Amino acid sequence: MAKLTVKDLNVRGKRVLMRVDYNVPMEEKNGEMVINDATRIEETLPTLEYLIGQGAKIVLMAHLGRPKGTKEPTMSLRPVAKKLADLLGRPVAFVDDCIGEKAEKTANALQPGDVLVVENVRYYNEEEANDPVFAEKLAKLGDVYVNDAFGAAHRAHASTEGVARVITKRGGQAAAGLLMERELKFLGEELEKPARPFVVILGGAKVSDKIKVIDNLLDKADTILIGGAMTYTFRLALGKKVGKSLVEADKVDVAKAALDKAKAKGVQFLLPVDNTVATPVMTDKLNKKGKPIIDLTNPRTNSGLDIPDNEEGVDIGPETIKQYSDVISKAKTILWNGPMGIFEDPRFAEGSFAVGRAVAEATGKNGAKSIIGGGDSVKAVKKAKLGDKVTFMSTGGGASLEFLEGTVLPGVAVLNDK
Ligand SMILES: Nc1ncnc2c1ncn2[C@@H]1O[C@H](COP(=O)(O)OP(=O)(O)O)[C@@H](O)[C@H]1O
Ligand SMILES: O=C(OP(=O)(O)O)[C@H](O)COP(=O)(O)O
Repeated sequence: MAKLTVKDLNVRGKRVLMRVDYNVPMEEKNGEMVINDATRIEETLPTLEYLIGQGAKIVLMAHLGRPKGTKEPTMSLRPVAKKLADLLGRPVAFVDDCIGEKAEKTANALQPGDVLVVENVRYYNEEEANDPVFAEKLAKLGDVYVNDAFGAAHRAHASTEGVARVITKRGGQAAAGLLMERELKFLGEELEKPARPFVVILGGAKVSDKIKVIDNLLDKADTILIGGAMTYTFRLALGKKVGKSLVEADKVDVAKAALDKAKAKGVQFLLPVDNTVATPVMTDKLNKKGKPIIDLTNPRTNSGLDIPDNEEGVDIGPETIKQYSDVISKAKTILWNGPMGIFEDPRFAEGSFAVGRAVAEATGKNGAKSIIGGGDSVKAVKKAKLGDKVTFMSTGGGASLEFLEGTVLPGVAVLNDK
């Protein structure tokens, strides 16, 4: 059922309490927290500009990191509010608490078009516990509720779920923001009745993380292209040798079941025909957790399906790139989730970058659409500078995965139906 959106609301002069996902990557530089990637803030600007234009009084709440109920200063939203002011080109007020008298007074004093950011909701344990009393306190900041935090919509927390219940119970409305609406359109509606051929590219580390997505998409896709470390659990299931590749030996049955389902459904299910492999060598350097760092040495292309005992599969190979690019070039709907190899290492990024280029080239050809599930595939697309050549990139990692599994996200379910 379609959800109410901000455009369905009359917000003039009202306090709009809006949940956003401003959980942005930050790092400390000269004693100051600096934002490394402001995409999640930028993506909420259309909703904010719309609300400002409508004369709403906007109160933004968000989490940053996982402070677990402590007031961890490195996880303050103050620098985020500052960045938002720069991006909006107008002042943004900030209150160092998300509940209580100061926050309420500031919210009540807002004028139409004003924007206020309140402090990290996860400074309170009650947020993640979805505590009803805490939700009541948050609800004092708004007349209507808007959720534009797709990236946090898989969490049933007080600011994503509980507060919407309180506001709707007292007769206020709860609606999706414009970013949330776009996420639900591209990851939901567009994939429900996709233009065909519908090609799904799945990679990343683990079969166990993606199996529900695979299962759900086997009911919808024409072709599924597999890459990443997942490949090797499938290869094990087919009786091949995987050397030192990352595998989940206890998921071989699950992989076999997916292969069987693909056959039964007539879905073309392709595994890489070649790989980049490298030899792992233990070094005497230690990582942050005090464990020895493993160097990957002597990268080469392995053309067979068996990987020698002392080597590890780290990327898809050139033949696979050709084959996958050809399939992608004929697609009308493309969904990509998970990198094809260890793309963080430039030696093993080519598979992900080449697939990214193929997706970018296919986009727009005969109206073809490309949708990139959040997380590392978005990072790979951005790293390859292809971000503006795909149709849609999700802002949610865990949330997009759960949504693609077919799970109803609590932060969406609670919103009013149209
Ligand atoms: N062949 C491989 N061996 C080990 N790790 C891999 C391999 N291919 C991809 N990865 C790793 O998988 C990680 C991403 O996996 P995942 O979190 O499942 O993806 P996403 O965030 O897109 O859902 C990346 O850090 C990448 O280095
Ligand atoms: O960054 C987020 O998750 P993601 O990295 O899976 O996209 C969201 O803000 C949710 O954060 P959480 O996983 O701490 O609940």
